[in-house]
Amino acid sequence: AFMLSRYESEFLELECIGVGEFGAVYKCVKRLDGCLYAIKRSRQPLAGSANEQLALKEVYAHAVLGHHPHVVRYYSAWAEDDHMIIQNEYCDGGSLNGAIVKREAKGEPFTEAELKDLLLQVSVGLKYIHGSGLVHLDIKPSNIFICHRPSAIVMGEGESEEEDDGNPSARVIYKIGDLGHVTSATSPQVEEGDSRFLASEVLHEDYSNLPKADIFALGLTVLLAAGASPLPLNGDQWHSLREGRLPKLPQELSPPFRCLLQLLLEPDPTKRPSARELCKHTVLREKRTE
Ligand SMILES: Cn1cc(CCO)c2c3c(c(-c4ccccc4Cl)cc21)C(=O)NC3=O
Repeated sequence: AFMLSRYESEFLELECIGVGEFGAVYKCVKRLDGCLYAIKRSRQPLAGSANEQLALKEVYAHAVLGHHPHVVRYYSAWAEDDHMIIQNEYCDGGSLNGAIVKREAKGEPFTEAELKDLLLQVSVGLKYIHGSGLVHLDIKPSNIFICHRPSAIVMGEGESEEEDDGNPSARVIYKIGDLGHVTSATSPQVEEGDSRFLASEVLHEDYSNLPKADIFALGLTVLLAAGASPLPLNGDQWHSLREGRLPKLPQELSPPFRCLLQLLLEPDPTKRPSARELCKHTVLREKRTE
C-alpha cells in the first residue's frame, strides 16, 4: 500500500516466531526504542463475528490486567490493512512447550525442583488473574512463555512495579500469555480452550468454578513437563485423566508432590486448591529438597 502501515513504519520485522489459523506472530524491534516485541498480526475478524469478540476480549483482558511479573505484558493494539495487531512483551526463552520438547529430546525431563518452581510461578500469575475477577481458560505449555532473568544484577532504573516473587535464585521466569480466551469468572462468555486441557465440568457447561478449570489445566501442564506422554483430545483416555488418577510418569516424584498434583486434577473442582492456596502451599515453599 502506498501509505506505510503503522506496523511497517514503527517496527522492523526480524523473524516469524509462530503461525496458526489465527494469523502469525513476529519477533520485531521497535525502531524508536530499539526494544524487542512479539507482535501478532491476525486477519481482521468480520465485524460482529465471534472472532471479533475473541479479539476484543484479548485486548480488554490485557488492558484490565496491567503489569504483573508472571503475565506477558501488553503494550498496544490497533487495526490496519484489514488486520488486527497486538504488540506484547517478547519473552526470549520460547514457550514452555518448546522447553518440554527440548528436554524430552535430551531425555532430561524437568526435575521435581523445577516442576515446583514452574507450578509456583504460574500459580502466582493465576492468583493475579483470578484476583482480578478473570479466568484464562486456555492454560497449556504453548501459552506459557519463558524469560531468562539476566544473570548479572542489571544496574540502573529497574522497573519499580515488577514486585519480585521472592525467588532470587530463579534464572527462569514463566509468564502466562495468550489471553484470547480470558473471560469474567462470574458472568462468563466461555469460549473453550484446547480440549486436551479442558476440565470435564466445563465440557458439561458447568461454569460455577471457572478458576478451578485453570487449576486443572495447570495440573496437566505440570504433568507434561514431568514427562507424561502427550494428552488425548477425547475418548477413553481423555475421561480416565479426569477420574483423578495421575498418568504414568517417567520419573519418581515425592509423595507430597504427587499428592498435590493429584489434587489439581480432582474431578470435583471444589476439591482442587485455589491459586492463592497453591502460592502458600508448603510443598512448593519448602527449600529445595536436593
Ligand atoms: C508463538 N510465540 C512465540 C513467542 C516468543 C517466545 O520466545 C511468543 C510470544 C507471544 C505470543 C502471543 C500469543 C498470543 C497473542 C499474542 C502473542 Cl504476541 C506468541 C509467541 C507473546 O505475547 N510474547 C511472546 O514472547
